[in-house]
Amino acid sequence: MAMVSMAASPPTCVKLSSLRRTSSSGITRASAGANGGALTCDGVKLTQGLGDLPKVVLAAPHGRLDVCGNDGFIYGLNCSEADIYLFGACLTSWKIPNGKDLLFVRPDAVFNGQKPISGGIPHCFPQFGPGPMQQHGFARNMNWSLVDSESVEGKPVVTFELRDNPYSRSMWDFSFQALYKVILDSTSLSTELTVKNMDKKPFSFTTALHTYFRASVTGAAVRGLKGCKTLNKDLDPKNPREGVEERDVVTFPGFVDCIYLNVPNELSLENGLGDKILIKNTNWSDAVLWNPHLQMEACYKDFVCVENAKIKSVKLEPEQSWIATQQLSIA
Ligand SMILES: O=P(O)(O)OC[C@H]1O[C@@H](O)[C@H](O)[C@@H](O)[C@@H]1O
Repeated sequence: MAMVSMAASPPTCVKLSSLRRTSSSGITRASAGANGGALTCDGVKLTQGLGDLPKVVLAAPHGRLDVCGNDGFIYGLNCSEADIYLFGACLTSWKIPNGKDLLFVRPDAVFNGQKPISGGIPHCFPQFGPGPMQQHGFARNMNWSLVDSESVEGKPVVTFELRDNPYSRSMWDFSFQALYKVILDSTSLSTELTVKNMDKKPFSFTTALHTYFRASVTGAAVRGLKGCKTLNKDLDPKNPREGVEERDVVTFPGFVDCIYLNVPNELSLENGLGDKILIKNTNWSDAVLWNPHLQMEACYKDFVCVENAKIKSVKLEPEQSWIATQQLSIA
């Protein structure tokens, strides 16, 4: 297996043709904390991110790649790039071919492998909080393993896995497997989350992809929610008010914390920075809009959260799985 340097590299696209393709069966299992190991295959490299935490970088070509360095990288901006930390399987960056990062990481985010990374696309699992366990569950707080990496029609595809351990069982005493597949294309970022019940008894969970989009909050607008039932958490998160969304265009004029039930499979977000992002999903039946306004004075103007969610419990019998996909794409 080809090894890549762990040293920091400039923003690049991986030169796909120079790297050896890795078959699913021959892949090295890499997990957070593994030292020295680096995994590479088409458009995928394992490197060290902030706080020396293991991070997977994906690159997908966009059009002609024409400046190739001897080190196997394409220098230039003509590609899309995504970063995923093994800690929390948190996608922290999605750069589109013009170099803009459409995701946002809060300035107070810590990369110490102890606290969840505040930003990008954290997982809320097995609880979308509040609830009996820690806010938004433990999946964003645990090291996931990189279990598969391949190139499908030139697109890098990686899969992360989370299994129960004593830490998760101290909060939720079930055996489970979560698989999170991430697929990067030149103009889209897709994910597929599969949760499987590996236990002998049924379990139930709620979940969300808590996506932080970079935005100018005063210009941000979400379309597609008109007519949806709402549970507005702005006054009391534990006792949300029921209602119905009447607006064609939902904006963020102040503090926003609202659940939308049974949303359509496609929403759109104008981020106020000149980008329109389509948010398509299968099986993520619900959505959450959140902006903390003055509760986070330092950064609230720079992001909005539009989260695909599953608010009503999903119940899985032993051996049963639940699968949901999300595709973010540039309109
Ligand atoms: O855990 P984080 O990233 O700070 O996000 C917290 C917020 O997450 C949102 O999804 C919830 O709707 C809010 O009620 C909550 O305050």
